[in-house]
Amino acid sequence: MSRVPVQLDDYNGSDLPTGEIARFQVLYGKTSTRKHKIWEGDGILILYSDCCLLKSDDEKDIICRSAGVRRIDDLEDGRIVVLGSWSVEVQERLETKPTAVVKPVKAEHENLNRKRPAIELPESPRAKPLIPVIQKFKSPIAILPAKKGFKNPLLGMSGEPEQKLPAFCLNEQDVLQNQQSPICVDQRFVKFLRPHQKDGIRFIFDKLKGECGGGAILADDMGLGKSIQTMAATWALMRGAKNNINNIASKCLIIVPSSLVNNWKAEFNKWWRNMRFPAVVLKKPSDIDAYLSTQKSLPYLIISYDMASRYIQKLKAVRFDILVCDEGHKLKNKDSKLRKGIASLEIPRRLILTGTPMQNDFEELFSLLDFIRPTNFGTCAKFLKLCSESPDKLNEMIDECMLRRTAEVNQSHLPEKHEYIFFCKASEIQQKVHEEICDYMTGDALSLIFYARQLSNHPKLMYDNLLEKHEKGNKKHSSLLNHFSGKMMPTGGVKESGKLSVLLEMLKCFRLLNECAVIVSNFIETLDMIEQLCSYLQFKVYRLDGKVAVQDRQKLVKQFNDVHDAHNVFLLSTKAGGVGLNLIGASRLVLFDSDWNPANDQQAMARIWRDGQIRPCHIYRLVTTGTIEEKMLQRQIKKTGLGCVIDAIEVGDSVSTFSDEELHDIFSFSPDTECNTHDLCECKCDGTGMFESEIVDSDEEEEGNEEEDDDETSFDDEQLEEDEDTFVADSQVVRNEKEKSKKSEEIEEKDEETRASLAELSRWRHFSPRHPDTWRHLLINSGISTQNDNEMSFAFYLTSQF
Ligand SMILES: Nc1ncnc2c1ncn2[C@@H]1O[C@H](COP(=O)(O)OP(=O)(O)OP(=O)(O)O)[C@@H](O)[C@H]1O
Repeated sequence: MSRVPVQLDDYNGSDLPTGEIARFQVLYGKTSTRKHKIWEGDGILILYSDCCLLKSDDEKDIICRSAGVRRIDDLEDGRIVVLGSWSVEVQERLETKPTAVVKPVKAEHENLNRKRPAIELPESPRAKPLIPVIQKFKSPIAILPAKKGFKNPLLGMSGEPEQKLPAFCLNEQDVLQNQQSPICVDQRFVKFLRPHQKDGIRFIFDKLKGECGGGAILADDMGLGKSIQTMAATWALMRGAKNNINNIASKCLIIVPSSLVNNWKAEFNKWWRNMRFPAVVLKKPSDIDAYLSTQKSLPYLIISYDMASRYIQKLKAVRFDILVCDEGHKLKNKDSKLRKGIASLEIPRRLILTGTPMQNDFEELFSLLDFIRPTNFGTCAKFLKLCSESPDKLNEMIDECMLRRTAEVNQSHLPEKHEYIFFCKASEIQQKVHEEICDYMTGDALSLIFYARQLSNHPKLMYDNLLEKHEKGNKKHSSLLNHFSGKMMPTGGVKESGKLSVLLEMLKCFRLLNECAVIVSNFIETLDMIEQLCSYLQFKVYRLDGKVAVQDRQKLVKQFNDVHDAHNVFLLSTKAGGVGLNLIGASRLVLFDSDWNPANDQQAMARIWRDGQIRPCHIYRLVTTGTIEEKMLQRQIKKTGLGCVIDAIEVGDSVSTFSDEELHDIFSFSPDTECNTHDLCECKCDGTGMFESEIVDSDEEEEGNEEEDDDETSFDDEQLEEDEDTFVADSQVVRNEKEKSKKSEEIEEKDEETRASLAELSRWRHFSPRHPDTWRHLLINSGISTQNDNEMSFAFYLTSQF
């Protein structure tokens, strides 16, 4: 923004005021009647005994001179003062500067010149004025009352009471101190920063401060405040002198998914409050040219990945010093055009922000590491070799440039989180058709998987889809339509889907509890179906899926968050709405179906349990018992332990690479189980809700039995050996026996593997309706205290409380 010209109309150079009494950091702008003022810049308001001056931030320009202020205590933070044709808003009081000729001031003002923190501005507007009335001026200064709630726009944001600024403080800086050299971080952040955020800022700063550049990945869990850490660290880097580093950076390019452009804008607004906005947000191609012609103006440029990759050549014309890529896992494919394009920007300091640094394999991780430090990691082949041969070395290298903290570090600042996995009984149609699909199994596994998932949500979804394909001439799976006839013809009723029946009860209960809910699904048709259900229940539906224009998304989210009304429900598509959204207006979230990629589910589930949330959060994952959905859940647990942890990744795990055996497993249907996942982990709790450590006695009993079993086995082995000696002649029999025993060993090994890979579930409590007392207790705790709970067969429960 261009600097406002000096206005000296009524100012006589020979008449420079002296005897500075107080000075304030302010925002200034032309006086107007607009409700939401647009400030033009930062300034300094200096009070003298007989007048006041409004100067530019660097004090080089005098913007206006006006009458003095009647009472200095009127100039509290947030106050708006009208100085003729200019208005200012007081930000904070600064230390006064001695002037060459200091007029004597009356004894009662003397304390104004003392060093901080001598003065606490009186709280009460009726307190005795510190400054006598200053007269003699033609245009009296009008002091407007502070806008309601304006003084402290950040109050409540951190969930902490506002910390009062010291009466005198340096406007710009505060210091983050640890054993190493301190880092000066702008005060607008410092007072709000959580301990993990201070560490994060130190990490980014240290990794990027090198003269020749540097790279880092901030891989914190969702909601830990990656944006505030980025803003604070990059701002500190750009204020080099104050941090004892050479002027290494003055321009920072922030590339974000288009759905998050407005989020970033809102974050800058939030932390810069009404100060001069430090970023340019490019939303359309013509903005790029406008930016290029005024590129000296502001330090930050925010642009979507889409625009960045389209206009990469233009961006190359700007000399950026820092590159930030939000949701940087978008760059995981090293050969993608997007990654290649952005990597070709010659920006020496690179920061990737992502909650999910590795979603599938080490090649993806390499792509990110190689992006931030192009010369450090050698070739991909070398890196993959390192991964398999020297995991310790690999960890060392990763630790050096990547920082990852889980949501637990912020737990003390957030309300409780309760997570549930509810296993919902398949309806009769769901059961029948699922069995048929398992028998049907053709080479086209992908579309069958799709149908099986739809069936788990509601049989009508599958039927409609098949029918539509059939009518359009695609008759590949038309024979499946035969299974839908007579009693098995879905009508779309709620009872035809176990999960939908459970959801119906949930929604009713949430409304009674006066809490808003978010419902998430992977499928548009499923969201349509849920939308119908919600409308039937007379909910007002907010819906964010791929069809909602990017520029409208933030507005939608804001509307939902601002109006807390339990008659509102937010429907979210996992893919379109997963990242970056803040849906803290809701405290209940239902994940109606799971994604193959646990990272997507985690992203979606993190929307409500995040900074700013004030209510305890309940997150429910619905799974249709015994179906493909349980298999998907099991794969997720094996892959990441239900959290996106980097060290438990399986290489090459994607839908398209399933082996025949895996496919067979995925399509196997367990109609008689109350929870196939619980069966597999062989937990001894029996669904009572007790941890294994709490059922020691029965455990020991079991162990006793196991010993007996072991004895039997060893007897069998001995017997076998004996047989072998005795009947050498019948070698074929012996060989068969050996093979059999080898096979059973292999199966045991495999079972052991499965058990181990599901170990994560031992952190959760397991409940079965076979134990009515604990079951009712669980349901009441989860907020679903309905009589009609026989749609569920099992539940897992995890809380952040203990
Ligand atoms: N210390 C803090 N005090 C108050 N609010 C905070 C603080 N840290 C972060 N927030 C707020 O919490 C919200 C979540 O932060 P942010 O979006 O940066 O998280 P994130 O780690 O990027 O999550 P995601 O990966 O989901 O986008 C933001 O609105 C942010 O302003």
